[in-house]
Amino acid sequence: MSAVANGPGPEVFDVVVIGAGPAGEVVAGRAAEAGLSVAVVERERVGGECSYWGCIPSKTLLRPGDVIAAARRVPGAASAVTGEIDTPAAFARRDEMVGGYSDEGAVPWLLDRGVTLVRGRGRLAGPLRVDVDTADAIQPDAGTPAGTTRRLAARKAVVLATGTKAFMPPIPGLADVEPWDNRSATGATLVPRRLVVLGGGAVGTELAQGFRRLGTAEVTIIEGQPRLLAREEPFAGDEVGAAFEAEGIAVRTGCRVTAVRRGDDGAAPGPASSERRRPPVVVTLDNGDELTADEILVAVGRRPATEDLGLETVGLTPGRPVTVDSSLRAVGATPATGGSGEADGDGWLYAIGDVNGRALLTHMGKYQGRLVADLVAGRRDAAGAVPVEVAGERLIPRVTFTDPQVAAVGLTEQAAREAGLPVRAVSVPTSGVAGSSVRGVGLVGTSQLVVDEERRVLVGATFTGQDVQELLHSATIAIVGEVPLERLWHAVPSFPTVSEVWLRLLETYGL
Ligand SMILES: Cc1cc2nc3c(=O)[nH]c(=O)nc-3n(C[C@H](O)[C@H](O)[C@H](O)COP(=O)(O)OP(=O)(O)OC[C@H]3O[C@@H](n4cnc5c(N)ncnc54)[C@H](O)[C@@H]3O)c2cc1C
Ligand SMILES: NC(=O)c1ccc[n+]([C@@H]2O[C@H](COP(=O)([O-])OP(=O)(O)OC[C@H]3O[C@@H](n4cnc5c(N)ncnc54)[C@H](O)[C@@H]3O)[C@@H](O)[C@H]2O)c1
Repeated sequence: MSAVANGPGPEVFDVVVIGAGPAGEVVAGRAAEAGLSVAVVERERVGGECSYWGCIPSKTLLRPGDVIAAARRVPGAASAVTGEIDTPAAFARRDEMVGGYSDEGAVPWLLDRGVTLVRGRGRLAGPLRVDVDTADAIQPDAGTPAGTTRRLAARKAVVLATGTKAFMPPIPGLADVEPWDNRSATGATLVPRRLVVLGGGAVGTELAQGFRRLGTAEVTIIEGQPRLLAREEPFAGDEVGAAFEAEGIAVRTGCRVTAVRRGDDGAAPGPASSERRRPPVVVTLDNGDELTADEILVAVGRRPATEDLGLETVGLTPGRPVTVDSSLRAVGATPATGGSGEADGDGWLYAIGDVNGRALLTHMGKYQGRLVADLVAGRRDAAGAVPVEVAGERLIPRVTFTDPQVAAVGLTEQAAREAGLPVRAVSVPTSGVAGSSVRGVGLVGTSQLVVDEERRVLVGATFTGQDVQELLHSATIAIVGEVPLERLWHAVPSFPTVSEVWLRLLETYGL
């Protein structure tokens, strides 16, 4: 399991992974469990974006508002909800959930599996080679002299798992106002009084509602597309937009920001608690309107962390996602001829997680990590065992944790039609079953199945509503398992659960 020291040469491992976010951690741990020697290179924190500035802090900050909103829908409980959210307690819980921004709690999982953690910036240095700049680490390795370059070599594979960074669009003045990105927003210690959110995708919608419910008085979302969550079923964005408007979040769709500046609007600086009393941000829209806020959160997508990764040393282009084939192997990488041994000449470089641009979701990165670990360990045959659409849009489950939530898997109706599939969509209100009524009053949402009429299997499903996240896996199983409708009909949902929407949907379809 341990690295072979080759005199003054590189430290040799079976597998070298760059990046210890969710994808990198999983591939490293699983490859080590299969008996391979593994090094993982990380320049920040083991756990990556998800653990410290993504999934975990955002969902933790959303939780207090969700619980209160759910209680307010229950006659008898609603009257017991008095007072305000205790924001210091919510932030303290966030801090606890991110381990105080330390990876002390995450590292043992790797070490227990015999993985060697190398702190520093990893760069490819030709096929099967990775150089690590140990000076470029937020916490240096104990025992490694500062500024040392550690040279690593892989016998079998190098796996890129370097993730993404928030994209900052080139809007005049935007960079000068020091806008929030996902890191500053999920790491906030105080609540701005007024917040503009640029981008109505997953990050923008979740955090807009999160801050509104934590006490931000004025929240405005600006989205370039005609609706929020534009890649989901149209009803999903419409329902989220309506719910937002109802709770005082202004939604401006189909519009663009043309300029941003910090200036004095004459208003008192935001009390709920502006962290630094910075002058307000003034945002100019393409129709000439101006919005004033204490902070602007930019949430318009991500860019792959491949600028400074040595991609050029293996024939690939820096700054772009690493294109992979269905076995998650980098397409076009220089073959590893004459390398240190067992690597398949063309198949030594893999890219998993956000960096390959296929599905920017933790669970999909981890799934890709499991697949690659198995391929490299010889547990799986690249040609046969990896589903052709691995990480392709046909199988991706996703949940946007707004209220109402949007939980979807597979294709939207429109995407299925564009793919040439003969589909029919059926939908029912999520609140139309007893399981929903017992959860409270005034619940909203829609459940929809997209059925391939020729094969009589599902190719897509979307559920919107309160707490629909746990409904999603049933649809994922039906789609991945290609369960025929006639068989699905015999999967009887318990009473009174929200899963009874399955029964209503199949009845509506005609079964
Ligand atoms: C606000 C927010 C909320 C989100 N919520 C969810 C959610 O609820 N559910 C969900 O599934 N997804 C969510 N995501 C997406 C999720 O965070 C990402 O899909 C996931 O983190 C990607 O994992 P990864 O391992 O590919 O990359 P990352 O998590 O980005 O990790 C990459 C790691 O590589 C390291 N690294 C980069 N370059 C180098 C280098 N050259 N050398 C050494 N180390 C390097 C980085 O320091 C980092 O630790 C959210 C994202 C955001 C921004
Ligand atoms: N719950 C979750 O699973 C979750 C939560 C947050 C993020 N994520 C992941 O992180 C990824 C990144 O999230 P994101 O929200 O940053 O990106 P996104 O691609 O999901 O949404 C970005 C939005 O910004 C809009 N936009 C782009 N440029 C714009 C401009 N100049 N003006 C106005 N609007 C503009 C786009 O139309 C889009 O709707 C997502 O794709 C998702 O996979 C997942």
